[in-house]
Amino acid sequence: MNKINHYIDTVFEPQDQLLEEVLDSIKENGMPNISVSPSSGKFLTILVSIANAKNILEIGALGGYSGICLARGFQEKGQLTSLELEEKYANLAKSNLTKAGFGEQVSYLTGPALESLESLAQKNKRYDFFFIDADKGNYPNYLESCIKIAEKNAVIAVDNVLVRGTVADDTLEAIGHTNIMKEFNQLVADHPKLDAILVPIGDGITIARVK
Ligand SMILES: C[S@@+](CC[C@H](N)C(=O)[O-])C[C@H]1O[C@@H](n2cnc3c(N)ncnc32)[C@H](O)[C@@H]1O
Repeated sequence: MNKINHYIDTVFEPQDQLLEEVLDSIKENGMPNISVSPSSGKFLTILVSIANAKNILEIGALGGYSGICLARGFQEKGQLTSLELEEKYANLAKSNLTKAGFGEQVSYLTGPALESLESLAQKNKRYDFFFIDADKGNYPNYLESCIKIAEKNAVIAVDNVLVRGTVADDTLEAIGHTNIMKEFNQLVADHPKLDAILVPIGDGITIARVK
């Protein structure tokens, strides 16, 4: 898994100067080093672009790394709404998205994402692309909330579904979210409203289409 990801990163070189600076800013601000991997970020850009998505909802902004990757997929014709628990993180993400040229196309809702999702549903907001990358225990709740406010054929992408390979390889010791994610993966696979597949890029990204 690591070797394959290293190979992908080496051949496709998905990292660039701007994204390097985002990672530096996260470090300088004493925030955790848990942005999506470079290849996962590039994958998100391509997914948004292929889906022709224009109205994206992200859960878990951190410093804006994945936000920039998502926005690069829609370029000047889309909007990103990002839900983030920590105000400090949302502020850094906004600053980084602005540096990347997407400052006018992104808005942040701070506080627990479940509350923000409820408020968006009450306002009848609809989205054509979702990226879930926050507290893993809430993934089933986030999934259901996203389905409620999804356009038909919307795409839902979910990060960290392989938990460093531990969900698939019993010889590896289970870590924090291994069992939670095993259950979540089964939930997605069996979900009557989703058509989904898991892609082993980065820490694993599931892509689902809302029927
Ligand atoms: C893995 S990081 C997101 C990384 C980001 N998507 C990226 O790749 O650039 C997870 C983020 O979820 C946020 N988070 C955790 N619990 C949350 C909650 N209940 N509501 C909203 N955000 C939450 C954390 O503060 C953190 O910034």
